[in-house]
Amino acid sequence: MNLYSIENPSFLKGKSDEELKGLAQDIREFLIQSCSETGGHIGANLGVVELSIALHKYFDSPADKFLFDVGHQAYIHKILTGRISEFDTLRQYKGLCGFPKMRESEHDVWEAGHSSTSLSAAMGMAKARDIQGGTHHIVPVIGDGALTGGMALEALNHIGSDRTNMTIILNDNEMSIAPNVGAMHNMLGRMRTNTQYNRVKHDIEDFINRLPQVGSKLRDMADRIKDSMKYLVVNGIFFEELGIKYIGPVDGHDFEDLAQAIKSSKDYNGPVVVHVITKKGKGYHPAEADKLGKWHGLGPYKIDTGEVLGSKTTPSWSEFMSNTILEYAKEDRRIVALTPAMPVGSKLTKFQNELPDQFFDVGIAEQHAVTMAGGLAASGMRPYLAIYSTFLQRGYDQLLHDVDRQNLNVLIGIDRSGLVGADGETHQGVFDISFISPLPNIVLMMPKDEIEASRMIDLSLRHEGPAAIRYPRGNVKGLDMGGQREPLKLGEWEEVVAGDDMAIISFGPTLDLAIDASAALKEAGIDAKVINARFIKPLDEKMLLALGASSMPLVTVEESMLAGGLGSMIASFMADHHFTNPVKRIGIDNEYVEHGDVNKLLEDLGISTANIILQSKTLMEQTDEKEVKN
Ligand SMILES: Cc1ncc(C[n+]2csc(CCOP(=O)(O)OP(=O)(O)O)c2C)c(N)n1
Ligand SMILES: CC(=O)[C@@H](O)[C@H](O)COP(=O)(O)O
Ligand SMILES: [Mg+2]
Repeated sequence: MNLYSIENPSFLKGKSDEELKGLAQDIREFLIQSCSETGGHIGANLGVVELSIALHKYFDSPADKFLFDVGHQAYIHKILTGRISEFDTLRQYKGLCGFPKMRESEHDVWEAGHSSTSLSAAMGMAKARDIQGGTHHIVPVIGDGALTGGMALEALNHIGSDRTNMTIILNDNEMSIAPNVGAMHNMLGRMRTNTQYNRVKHDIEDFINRLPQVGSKLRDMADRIKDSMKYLVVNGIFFEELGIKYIGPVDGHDFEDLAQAIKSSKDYNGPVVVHVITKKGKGYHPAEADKLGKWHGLGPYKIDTGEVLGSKTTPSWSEFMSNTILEYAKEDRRIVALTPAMPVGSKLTKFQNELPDQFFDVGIAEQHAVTMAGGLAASGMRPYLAIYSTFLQRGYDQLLHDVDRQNLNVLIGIDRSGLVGADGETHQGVFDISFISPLPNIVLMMPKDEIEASRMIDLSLRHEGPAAIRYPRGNVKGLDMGGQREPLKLGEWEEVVAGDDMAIISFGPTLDLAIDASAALKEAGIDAKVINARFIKPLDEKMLLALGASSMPLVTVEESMLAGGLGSMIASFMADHHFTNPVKRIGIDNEYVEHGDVNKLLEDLGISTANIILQSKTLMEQTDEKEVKN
């Protein structure tokens, strides 16, 4: 089939199962080829080809609402809704988003990126429908991994009690990014394999239906037998006891099985969960065979060998941080590592293999991870929680209420801090400074390189109280880690370039931009110093008081939100101390940053050497003019 002729899903209505199989094959071939060039979440999408086709065949989007949990598995949905021609721009600057995006299509009725939100949103849409007198279907599609997220369980609790109509598609491929973990996963495993209950239940129903004259007493007895059967086998009991009808397990690659299950779900009056069994990566051997999560989502690759292109020469920041912590943990059993379902992304698999008793993958459960770390620390342990900046947002109250307020010895490695690029606005790590800066106890740091990072880890593991080291998506500089290193002094910044006319203050990756800008400014006759504000919290008040006394203009630079960021904290400090230093803040001003190449995004945001130079010159001119006037 010419996939490029697809404008909307209506063409599916008349298709036979044989034709649908051909379509599935064409889509798989397209996805494998296209993602080999652009990268993307190929594994997750190859697993839901038949499922996505069946959903669009038997439901009527956009009248019926599809909500894709996480949303990384919506590529087929996008193809069937007429967007295939944009796939060459997938996850690129101003290109097709890797997740559902309302502005792209009327079929994208809910955006995601963070896990476990689909059921709550679906409940909202279902109740809106009920109040408005609608009759359309609400169809959240949630994976077995996303089902371990607390929000999903909160929603199930409500959906089951309310009994509103909803078809929950549970896409169970036994994988999160890595193999799925936890009791929910084990329970689903039993459901996957146990068809006994369904067979017997169908037999009883069949028997009852064949005896139209049977008296109500016999029917009641048969119903009681059927209901008691539930307690003899596991199948679906978890959902059924919540008030949600269970249909499954269903072969997620068999159109006949899918059709029967979806039709049954549509006919049922009340909430239904359709337990669909799929294979992540289906149809592409390297992805199908993947047990580690490499093919969940990745960059461009060679189709014939599965080799990922563009591998870097130095370790990733995640690898550096996790391996450094591992060395400390080998010497000190108090040090344990936690990850909320990201052992691969956080490069903790080495730690997991070498110190399994000191490692916890808690599933997609950031709230639980943060507070569990608090519990560990309250019991004398030294937990290291590796967590993406964007996903730490999910555990904010736990960070505030449980860890910081009790001043517990938790070390957080805030991974993917700053712009992440391809995943876009739901994943940029640019809010953590703003939501951590108000917390009274936690120390918040960002190293300029891996040597400084190792000094920060050393300080954190000796420090009494919570600490967080933020680091970017990407790779370390590859510096020589040999030799003795002075312990860092808590809260002490570093003057990396001297200068008397003005100061540029930055930290982490943008410190290099500041150093380059300073060199250009010196050539233009402006003697700009550069300060490494490696402690975002606490501020180096001694250095700020000296800067205040000098009244020199200040330019702050951060790959983070301006509101609540370092620049704002410095500007407030100057104002509170009645200093007159003019301050110009460079950072992200009140917007969500979409997907694209990080360098392009930084340029758009003015987080660049050129803009630091421009803003510095402007500030100096304004200062000079003011001095002339005075
Ligand atoms: C709150 C949150 N935590 C972690 C992630 C990272 N993440 C993206 S997809 C995924 C696994 C999802 O597993 P599942 O729901 O089973 O979907 P599958 O990829 O198997 O189709 C994880 C952990 C996220 N997107 N959101
Ligand atoms: C969809 C999702 O949330 C994850 O797959 C995320 O895209 C991983 O990001 P990294 O590629 O930075 O590990
Ligand atoms: Mg899964």
